[in-house]
Amino acid sequence: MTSVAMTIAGSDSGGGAGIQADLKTFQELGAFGTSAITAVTSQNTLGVHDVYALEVNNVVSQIKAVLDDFKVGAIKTGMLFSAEIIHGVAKTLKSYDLPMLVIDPVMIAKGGASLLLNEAVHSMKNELLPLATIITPNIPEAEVLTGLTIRSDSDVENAANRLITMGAKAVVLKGGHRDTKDYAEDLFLSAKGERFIMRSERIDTKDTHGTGCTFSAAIAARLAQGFTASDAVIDAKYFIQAAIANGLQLGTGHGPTNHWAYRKLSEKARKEVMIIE
Ligand SMILES: Nc1ncnc2c1ncn2[C@@H]1O[C@H](COP(=O)(O)OP(=O)(O)OP(=O)(O)O)[C@@H](O)[C@H]1O
Ligand SMILES: Cc1ncc(CO)c(N)n1
Repeated sequence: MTSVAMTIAGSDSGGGAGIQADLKTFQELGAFGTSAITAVTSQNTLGVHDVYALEVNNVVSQIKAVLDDFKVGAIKTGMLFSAEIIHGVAKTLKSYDLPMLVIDPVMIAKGGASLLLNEAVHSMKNELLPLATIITPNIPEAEVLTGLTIRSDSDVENAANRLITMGAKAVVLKGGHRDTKDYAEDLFLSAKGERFIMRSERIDTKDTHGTGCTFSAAIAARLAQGFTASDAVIDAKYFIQAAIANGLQLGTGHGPTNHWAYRKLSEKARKEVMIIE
């Protein structure tokens, strides 16, 4: 049976992040991709030039159209933009037998543009976060959600624990934004007490546009296919490692990653990632 995954996110005209990155990732991992678009961004590797948010009713009707017809195994959320959209998404998802949910709490694009209004953080924390099978914040997002400052390894542990206390069943706290020069490492922690670190060599590249979107989409694809949460995040780390290490040098700013690298290079990526229990 073909597994179905869904993304609820914004469109990136540049194709490296958002809905476009999610659908490419689903496809590469063999999950059938469906979507609900929350906002249309005019975007390229240099930045976000315009944001047009859709009406909440339209976002909700896209979600319903998919969930009323398909057996969706896992959903990921990306750019949700406003408190109204978050409220509509959370309320709609709760009215279904909830599939597994990966929340990528997208806030700010690499060039600095806001993809989540400040007033929407409250709704993200209180309405959506408690529905998460896995939440995947980067460091600045985890700081906003927890109110903690994250510098040291123990800050990372504390913030991940706080996110579990706030209601997420599991957390991957991504280390892409930390000042670790030689490696990029992500902490996985679950409410059941599973804990490990995924460490890879830090790749010296400016082409990291959409890394978070791609990573969370890979987790959703694997959850839809029946992987456990920990196996799903590890495979997603291999996927993003292959995608960053084999960049495409497209555009003149922060270019996209290579979504099809994993197809041929998954064994190589496995060797480049250390799982530290
Ligand atoms: N230079 C790098 N080398 C290796 N891995 C990286 C690098 N940058 C990010 N990663 C990995 O990519 C994944 C995404 O992390 P990151 O913290 O960049 O997400 P993000 O900021 O949400 O991304 P974006 O906002 O661009 O979508 C993580 O697994 C992280 O460790
Ligand atoms: C639409 C969209 N979603 C997420 C991100 C974060 O990478 C982005 N730049 N654009």
